[in-house]
Amino acid sequence: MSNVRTLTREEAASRVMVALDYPNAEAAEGLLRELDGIPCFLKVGMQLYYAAGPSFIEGLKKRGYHIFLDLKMHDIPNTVKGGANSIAKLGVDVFNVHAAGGLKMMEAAVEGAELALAGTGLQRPLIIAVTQLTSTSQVVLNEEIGIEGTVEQAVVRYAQLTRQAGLDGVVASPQEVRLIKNACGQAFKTITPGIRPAGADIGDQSRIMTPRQALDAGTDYMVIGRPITSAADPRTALETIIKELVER
Ligand SMILES: O=C(O)c1cc(=O)[nH]c(=O)n1[C@@H]1O[C@H](COP(=O)(O)O)[C@@H](O)[C@H]1O
Repeated sequence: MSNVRTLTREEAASRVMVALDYPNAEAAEGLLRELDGIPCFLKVGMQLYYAAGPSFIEGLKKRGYHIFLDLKMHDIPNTVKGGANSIAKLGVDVFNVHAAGGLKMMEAAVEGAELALAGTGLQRPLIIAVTQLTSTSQVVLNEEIGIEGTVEQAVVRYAQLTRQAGLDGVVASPQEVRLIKNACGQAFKTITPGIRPAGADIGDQSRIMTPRQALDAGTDYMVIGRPITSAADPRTALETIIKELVER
């Protein structure tokens, strides 16, 4: 059954997380100038964070942006606890770990973030686990990574483990949103990259859907990078996506 939704322009924009995959702060600021006034979420990943650092994130927060810090932590529990502690102090709205790190590692991420905010009255960021990367195909999962079964089975298994660990949701392809919500409940968040407007270059993604299909599948947030950042006119590209989400 399709999960048909009607959104205002603002609601639609706030569900789009624009991936700032840039080599430095100056390049990212160039895009932000173009998108000025559109109330979208921003995603900062490892390329920009490793170059621009915590001060860049703090600066974006001061300017009122909602930030998903995508550093995909995957390490021993004690190290992830420390990482989560530092990230939570930056005041980001969302951050992520890899579900492949296991139950204790994910629990440690929650502990680290809660410890950072204890006594501040601040809300802890949403903590999200990556299930199977959206670049991973069925063949890659079985033959390279060595996990048996279907991609859907692997994703749902990690989603259930993520929920058990007390995290807020998962990153997955929009193709798996219905299965995740059925297994973990409607309140369990899904953040879905692998978004390609009709006719857009797929690039290195494998499990994709259009923005409208992802919304109708019930996703909470969609991460979109190159279809916006590599467009000749990024503002028009984002506005077109927002329009697609608003219109029925
Ligand atoms: O955690 C993520 O954001 C992520 C997980 C995943 O499974 N697949 C995925 O593409 N991403 C990120 O989502 C963004 C997708 O970018 P585009 O393929 O350019 O739209 C990139 O910044 C990726 O790092």
